[in-house]
Amino acid sequence: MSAGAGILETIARVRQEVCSLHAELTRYELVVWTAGNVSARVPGTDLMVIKPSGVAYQDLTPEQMIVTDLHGTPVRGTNVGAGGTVDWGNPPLSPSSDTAAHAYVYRHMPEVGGVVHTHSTYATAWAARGEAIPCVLTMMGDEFGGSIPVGPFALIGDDSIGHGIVETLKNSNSPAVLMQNHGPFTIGKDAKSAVKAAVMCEEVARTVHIARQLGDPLPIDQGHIDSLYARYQNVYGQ
Ligand SMILES: O=C(CO)[C@@H](O)[C@H](O)COP(=O)(O)O
Repeated sequence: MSAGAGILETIARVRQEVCSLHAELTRYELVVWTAGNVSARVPGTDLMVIKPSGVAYQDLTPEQMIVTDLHGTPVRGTNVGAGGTVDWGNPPLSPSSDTAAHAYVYRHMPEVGGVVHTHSTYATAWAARGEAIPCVLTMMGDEFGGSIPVGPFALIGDDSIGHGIVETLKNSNSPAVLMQNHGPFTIGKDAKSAVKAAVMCEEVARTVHIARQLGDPLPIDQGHIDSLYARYQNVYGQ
């Protein structure tokens, strides 16, 4: 198989994956209309795949997923040396409004393989108040290793959001940040993990909100949070 065929197959696979993960955002009711976005790094390259801007979720197809470089500029091919140029094509669509933000995260967090943004109701309500979600559930210790932090207010369209995500998460176990007045952004080793973090973020935002209505949620000792996180990240599951 030529180097060109390898990258074409990889990009086709990532496009398929990113497209189908968008259906998880609607399945878990984390977005309405065209809000939100999912992206994935293309393994072994300096490329990422992200959804087009403002296209209805039910109309998204793998072929519409846009390949960009890690500055968010759409690119439709690469030179593979002796194998010549390979062209995977790109649709005549603008990439997501948050492309520069996702690209910034991939540039500055090499361990990240997927980024997700939603406007899920409860998490976004915490973001609107600019309040971190305290770690008062074992599920939070497991997935987030502590509280879910708030990132700064940032305008949409350039890499300001990405800068806020990276600065907030670089000293945190949490794969989720609540960007102030905006909503959650999540990261993961791959796009599926970032979607999982978005689902879990909404779930704990809702539960802790309800707990607050009933009284004062009980904090969990940091040592216990650390134990929960270590077990879930390293031992849990098959
Ligand atoms: O909040 C924002 C912009 O940050 C997004 O969630 C938009 O609502 C969806 O934008 P596209 O990905 O469709 O451009």
